[in-house]
Amino acid sequence: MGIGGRNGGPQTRYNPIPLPARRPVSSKFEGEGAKSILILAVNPGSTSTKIAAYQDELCLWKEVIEHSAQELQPFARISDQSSYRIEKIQEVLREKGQKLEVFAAIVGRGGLLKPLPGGTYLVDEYLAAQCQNAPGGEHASNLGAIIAFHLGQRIKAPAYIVDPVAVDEMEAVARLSGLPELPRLSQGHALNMKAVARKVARQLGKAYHEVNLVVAHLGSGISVTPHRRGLMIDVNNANMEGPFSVERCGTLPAALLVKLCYSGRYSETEMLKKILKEGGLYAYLGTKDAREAERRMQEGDARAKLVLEALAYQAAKEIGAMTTVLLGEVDRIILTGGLAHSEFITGEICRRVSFLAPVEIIPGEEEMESLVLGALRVLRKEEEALVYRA
Ligand SMILES: Nc1ncnc2c1ncn2[C@@H]1O[C@H](COP(=O)(O)OP(=O)(O)OP(=O)(O)O)[C@@H](O)[C@H]1O
Ligand SMILES: CCCC(=O)O
Repeated sequence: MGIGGRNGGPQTRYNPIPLPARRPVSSKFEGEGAKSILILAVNPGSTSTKIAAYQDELCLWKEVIEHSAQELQPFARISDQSSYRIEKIQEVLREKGQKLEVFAAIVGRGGLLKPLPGGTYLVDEYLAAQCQNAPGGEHASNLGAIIAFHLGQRIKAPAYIVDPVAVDEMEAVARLSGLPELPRLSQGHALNMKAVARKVARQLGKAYHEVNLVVAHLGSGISVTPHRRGLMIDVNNANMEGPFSVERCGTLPAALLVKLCYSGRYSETEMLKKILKEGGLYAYLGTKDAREAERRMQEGDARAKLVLEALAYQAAKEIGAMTTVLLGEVDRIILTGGLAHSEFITGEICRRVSFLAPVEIIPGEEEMESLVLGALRVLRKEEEALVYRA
């Protein structure tokens, strides 16, 4: 089966690209004293690939390449989409007259690797192959390393990923769930949360490792993390626990969930879809768009109001819980992600948590910039690139 081109162009079948033989990666960055660094950032999401060109911290351009369900349908696994998405990226570069060779580095969003500390990782052949095999599960972010690696190899520039979804800096005590077979797993929006944490630390005139923060990323999924002196020492797994979001269930009553799984009404795949894609706001209101839910609330829809209140209530409760992890020593609580645009939701959360610490609201996410800043820290030798080995 073929797939449509971005502009309705010729139908082409894309196959997973074989990994090339290991080649030494030479950076075009000339080291200290070099004036400016061009970086290409690649952020693959489930239905889009965001790309951006940066000159140092300055964004030169950003593009969102949308992928329709029909285009993605031929790929059995998400990691099989890499050569298709690379072709789409190249189309955009061609349209812009932007040569790949000018970039000193390619940086991609990092995905569900084995648990690993936060930081900027060099994408070598091993890491790219690991993402191809999706050891921690299929997730569009796994494509970030694969795409960055292949683009980097083409131009002999280094490829990096920064603070991937699998960042795990949890303390031992946070790992116990109550059942030894089911340890708690650290999966969340590490890239954006660490970026806003660094930003707020800077505003306070301190380094990230000098402050204690509770960061709540309120997006399609919700992650709430206590950051103790630069480490995310706990997190509600954004796919499995914590507050419900616009599409995910978060924590569910365990025994009732078991009963539903064995009711014969749903297959395993259907249950997973139900809790990850069709839960939360969507399950109650039939929309994943919080703006739509707010519009209904303003028109007098009591159910929409209750569900939005409950979402904020659960997020606030999780923030409260994470302040106990920091023994109440919290410099700032930070609300970020798409839902932090909502004055109703942030207002409801602030009402419940502002007695704990001052609250900063940083709506949306700055993932592209965060990727680039992570690569720049390494290229400027402020940080060493980490090497991933499972
Ligand atoms: N101005 C706004 N007011 C209220 N809600 C908003 C606003 N802008 C975006 N949202 C809501 O934010 C939610 C999506 O958040 P976001 O864009 O952070 O998610 P995502 O990037 O798809 O996923 P994730 O952040 O989990 O990676 C949607 O429900 C959307 O309606
Ligand atoms: C698993 C958390 C990251 C995401 O939802 O994108």
